[in-house]
Amino acid sequence: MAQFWKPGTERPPLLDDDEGGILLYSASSSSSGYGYVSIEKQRQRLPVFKYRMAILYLVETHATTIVVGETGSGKTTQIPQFLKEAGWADGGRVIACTQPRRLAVQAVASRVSEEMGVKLGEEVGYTIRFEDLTDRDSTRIKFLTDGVLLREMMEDPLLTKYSVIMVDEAHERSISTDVLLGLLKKIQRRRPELRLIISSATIEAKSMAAFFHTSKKRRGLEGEDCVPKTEPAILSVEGRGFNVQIFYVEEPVSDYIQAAVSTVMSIHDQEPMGDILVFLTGQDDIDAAVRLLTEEAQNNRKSSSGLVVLPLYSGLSRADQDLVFSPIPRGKRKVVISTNIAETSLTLEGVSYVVDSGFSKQRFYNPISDIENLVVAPISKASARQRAGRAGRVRPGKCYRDMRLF
Ligand SMILES: Nc1ncnc2c1ncn2[C@@H]1O[C@H](COP(=O)(O)OP(=O)(O)OP(=O)(O)O)[C@@H](O)[C@H]1O
Repeated sequence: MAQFWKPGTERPPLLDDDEGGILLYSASSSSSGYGYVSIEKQRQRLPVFKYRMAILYLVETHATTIVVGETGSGKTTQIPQFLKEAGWADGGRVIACTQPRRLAVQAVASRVSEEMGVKLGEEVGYTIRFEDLTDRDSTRIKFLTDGVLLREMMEDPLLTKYSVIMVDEAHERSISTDVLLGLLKKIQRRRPELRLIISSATIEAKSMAAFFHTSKKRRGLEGEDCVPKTEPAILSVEGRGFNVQIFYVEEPVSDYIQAAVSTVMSIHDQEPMGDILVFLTGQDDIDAAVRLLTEEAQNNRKSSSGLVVLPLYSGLSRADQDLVFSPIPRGKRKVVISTNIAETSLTLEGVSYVVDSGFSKQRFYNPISDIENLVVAPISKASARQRAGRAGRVRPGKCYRDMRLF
């Protein structure tokens, strides 16, 4: 039961209600542990916060640190801030954090600038293809795609302005990420003071560590100031405690677009308010699903409560992509139908439900024809975990997988 705060008395904690409004609750009614809290408190609640000193120690003493942080642990948004607070950006140096996708770069940079209370483009900035929101003199934490960092190497092969480079979501193993990792390993030989952080929720930490462990002697002696250990350190961080219940279909589905649309409609009919994020494979699928959903919503009994259906893929304009982050009228339910660009590093605050088709478009190289194709193929378990994680970022959620248990 909601309470009302009487001015002059101690302000009770705030809690989001199911419909997206804010209710005032007594402390004892807040069992879930989520709700409105200051950004500083939110930061402290992230699992990675208690590893702050360990991370800083490992980065200080090891050339490469591998952080296996489960989804929602806070690695992307917090580690660059820890490094900045510890002085890794002093003296005009810059901390870089790469992401495989442009949308993630923009979203994470914007969140970190908000957490630090600074204007995006000044102390915290980002660079993606065709867009550079950094300031040469003041940017200390820079988010960028791995492709952009590779391009920077053409001008500055040793990436001299960076003190720490964090390669995030390294499990995705895109060609850019792989080439970047290989070149960073070479740069480390020439710049022993450079620190690398390789992070991911699902990386094979041991094989990554073996790759970066070099027995060749670096300039200077290990253990001396500025000459870190060459053996990579590995740190595991548990995920955020918001529970995501997973549901599977009993029989295989023959049409994953239709199945996703039906799942969205039954969530809309039966589940409490909360936005829905649907993963399909590409623009064609997404446009078809938007059409089907709009038609279904018009014929549905509960259409009065309304669905706001929004597509999300990399070919959309920036303004259309930004719509997925915008609030919608109270009482409506947002349905974002996305490719895997929403799979990692993205927080869509209202999302409580994820519908996973189990497919994505993947690049396959055919060595016989020497042609690279985009093929619709089943996703990996790592991707499925990342997708489900989008439902539990700020509150408990549910993930409906339109596939059999694997
Ligand atoms: N834009 C945002 N709005 C609200 N909360 C956010 C936002 N961005 C991040 N958070 C909060 O911070 C948490 C940690 O986000 P972060 O991206 O650092 O995690 P992560 O460990 O890198 O996860 P992932 O591997 O899934 O990207 C999220 O679970 C969410 O609770």
